[in-house]
Amino acid sequence: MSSPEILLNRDAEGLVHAVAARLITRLIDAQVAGGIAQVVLTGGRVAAKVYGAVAESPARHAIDWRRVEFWWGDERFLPAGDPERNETQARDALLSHVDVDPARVHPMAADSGQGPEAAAEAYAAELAASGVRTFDVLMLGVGPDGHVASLFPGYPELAEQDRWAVAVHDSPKPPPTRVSLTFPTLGRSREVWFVVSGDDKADAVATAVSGGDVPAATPRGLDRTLWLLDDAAASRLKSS
Ligand SMILES: O=C1O[C@H](COP(=O)(O)O)[C@@H](O)[C@H](O)[C@H]1O
Repeated sequence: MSSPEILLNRDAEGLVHAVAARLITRLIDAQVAGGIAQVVLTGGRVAAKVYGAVAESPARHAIDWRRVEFWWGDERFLPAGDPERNETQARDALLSHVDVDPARVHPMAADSGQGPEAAAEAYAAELAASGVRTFDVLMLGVGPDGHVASLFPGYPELAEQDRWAVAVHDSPKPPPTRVSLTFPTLGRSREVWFVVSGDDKADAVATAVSGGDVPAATPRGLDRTLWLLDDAAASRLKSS
């Protein structure tokens, strides 16, 4: 299990471009090492900008996009195509601009009346059937309350140790119904990247990095745990 490393950028724009460049390099390295790069995407505002920056980067052509397998760490349980779905954001910003193999894109199910429990079970089954044991990179946003994926402070899903994915009800952040990977599943990642911008997240970042009582303190990469921050998000970290 790796210790947190802090990587600072002056502002949100610098952060977005630094993470985009790092993601491109990570995917190339993973393909060189293992053939298929396994990436877990997050939702949220910064992530969408990172995906857009990747799509616009000339370096994107160095990736064999048909050999990238896309997973999601969580999903807002909404009908297919809803603009608030993490899947929709990633498709609009990146996946529809590069030559992905549709069979390697694994969104969590949209709300079609089956319920989030069934969606979570289906996702766990899809992950199991894929045979993927470790992810090369897991991207995570962090909420001002310290949530990651859709694992919120005080919620019972934090304690889940057996299931790979769970339904989340009454989320404090809209929409109220979600599906999330659990901590044991998130922990199957070689590299965990927390990508965080803005001073509204600064307290959560400081608490998580110091190992305090927020969900973001838990996920650690098998090889590396990176906190990719702008100066505002890092403003409450104690200098050491
Ligand atoms: O709802 C969600 O929000 C978080 C963070 O989003 P942000 O806009 O504050 O950056 C995100 O990590 C999560 O995947 C998403 O479902």
